[in-house]
Parts: sequence; C-alpha cells; structure tokens
Amino acid sequence: MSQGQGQVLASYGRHYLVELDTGSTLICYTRGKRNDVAVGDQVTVTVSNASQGVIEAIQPRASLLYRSDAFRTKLFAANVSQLWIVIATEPHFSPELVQRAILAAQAAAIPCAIILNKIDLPARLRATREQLQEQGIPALQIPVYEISAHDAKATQEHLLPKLYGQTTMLMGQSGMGKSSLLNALIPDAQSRTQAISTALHSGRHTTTFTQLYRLANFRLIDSPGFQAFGLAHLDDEARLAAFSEFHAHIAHCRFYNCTHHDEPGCGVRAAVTQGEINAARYALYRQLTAEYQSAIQQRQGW
Ligand SMILES: Nc1nc2c(ncn2[C@@H]2O[C@H](COP(=O)(O)OP(=O)(O)OP(=O)(O)O)[C@@H](O)[C@H]2O)c(=O)[nH]1
Ligand SMILES: [Zn+2]
Repeated sequence: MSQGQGQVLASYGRHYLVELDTGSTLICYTRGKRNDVAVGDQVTVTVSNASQGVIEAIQPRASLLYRSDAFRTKLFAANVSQLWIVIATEPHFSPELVQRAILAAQAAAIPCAIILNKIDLPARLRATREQLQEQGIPALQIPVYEISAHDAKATQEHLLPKLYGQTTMLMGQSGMGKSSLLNALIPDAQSRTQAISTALHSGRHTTTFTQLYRLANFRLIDSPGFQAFGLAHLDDEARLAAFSEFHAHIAHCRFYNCTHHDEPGCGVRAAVTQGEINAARYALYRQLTAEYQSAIQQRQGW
C-alpha cells in the first residue's frame, strides 16, 4: 500500500471521490466515524488498490464554506476562492437566501459575485436590478455579472476570464439556470457528472451531490440547490464582522458594548434610519442574532 496526495472531487454519503496528483481517481472512505471531509479538500490518501483508498488526513484549508443550524453543520466546500451566486430574471429568487450566502462567504473571507442569468427575458430585468439595489448588494461592492446562459459563447467570453486561476463555487436556487451556466462554461460537464455519479454508485443522474470540476485553467464547484441556509455558527463577533458595512457606524454608538439592537444612541440604527445602511440587511442582522440565541437554547434543551 502506498500513500498519495489528492483533492476531493465529490462526496456522496461517506464515499469520497479523490483525484490523486498522479491523475488517477479513487473511491475513498474515512476511518471511524470521521465525516468532516469536504469537496475541495486536499487530502493524504492510503491507496488500498487500483480503485479504492482511505483518507488519512486533510491539509490545512484556505477557506471553508458551510451552513449550520442548532445541531448540524453542513459543509459546502473547502478551498473555495470565490463564490458565485446565481439568480435569474425569472422565476423569482429569494433575496434572503442570497443575503445569507453572501454572509456565509464574508464570514469565511471569500469574495463573492452575483450572476444574473436569463437577461434575454427582458420583462423582469429592470425589476430584478432594482431588487438587487433594494437589497443593498451593489453598495457592498459585490459585482453583478449579467448573462444569458443560453448564449454559451457570450457567457464564456464574459465569465471565463474571471474563473482563471480561481476555485469558484456556484450556488443557486433551483430554476435559476445553474446547470445551463455550468454547461456553457464546461461543455462536457454532463458526461463528467455522469462518470462521477456512476463511480460513486449514487444511482442517480441528477446533480444531487457537490462536485468539483478540475480544468486546465480553473476549478469550478457545483452544489445542489438548497431551501434553507442556517448561519447558527455566526456568534456575535463573527456576525458583526460579516456585516462589514456596519463597521464605520459603530464608532458612533453611545455604549462601547452596544449590540445594535435596542440600545439608545446606536450609530448603526441611526445609519439605518438615515438610509446609509440597507434596511433589509439590518433586519437580517436582527434575525440572525435571534436565530443564534435560539440555537444556543435548543442545544441546552430549553
Ligand atoms: N430564457 C432563458 N432560459 C434559461 C436560461 N438559462 C436557463 N434557462 C432555463 O431555465 C430553466 C432552468 O434551467 P436549469 O439550467 O435547469 O436550472 P437549474 O438552476 O440548474 O435548476 P435545477 O435543475 O432545477 O436545479 C430551464 O428551462 C432552462 O432552459 C437563459 O439564459 N435564458
Ligand atoms: Zn450600536
């Protein structure tokens, strides 16, 4: 048995598909109950035979993107260098899910961008742009790239240069056109997915697992759609750090330990009133504080 280094390309249950630096791929398992391996992880593997191995160690991660509720943490991916959140002119997207994804990225120090798809359907283009404004997203210095994934050539010209040298994670609700975008950027994506699906014995042909595509100039991680995006891991400090637009206003809070909820003389609330901080973002800040406190109580069995 020999050891090798590789990267986790996909996970399904407790099976991991690892591509070794030599180019071969192995189905790997972990020892014991270990389940903290994420797609994108660089790992040390003991090669059991030509097709199987055991993950022995995870190399230090440059970043880790995850969500959590009171009891569970769900790893999205490791070593992501940018997050692309895919939305569309139609159907409607959830602004709250988008905001939560942005916060998860900010908490993990990962830059993000919005991909606004289906601009060939112009009926709702203006309304969608306005919605992003209302959510304060351009003011956060988050770029919005407008595309039509059905126009593969234009999409490639616009987006490929932004992928080079990066490990990009695509996230988006069902129906936004994430699969179409993936196919525009990686023309053989479907056959790659099929191969991985077969290797993992998942028995399914749809994208139900997170998957990393390694290309010559970039890496792309596709994740399944999701309904909920808990951020129970954001404690008071991490939550405040993620709402970076609050920082300049905190100096104006009367109390040094202001939580920016109901204290008098709060600089953050004053900025919300004056329209300098986006009201939707501030409402989410309050909601996440409540969710964090509720998660603590749930864990204590209250
Ligand atoms: N008009 C238009 N339709 C698009 C575009 N991109 C995707 N669609 C359509 O939107 C629908 C959803 O696209 P998918 O690529 O399957 O979207 P998805 O986000 O992967 O959705 P799920 O497969 O449900 O997770 C399909 O009917 C696509 O043909 C686009 O640029 N323009
Ligand atoms: Zn305050």
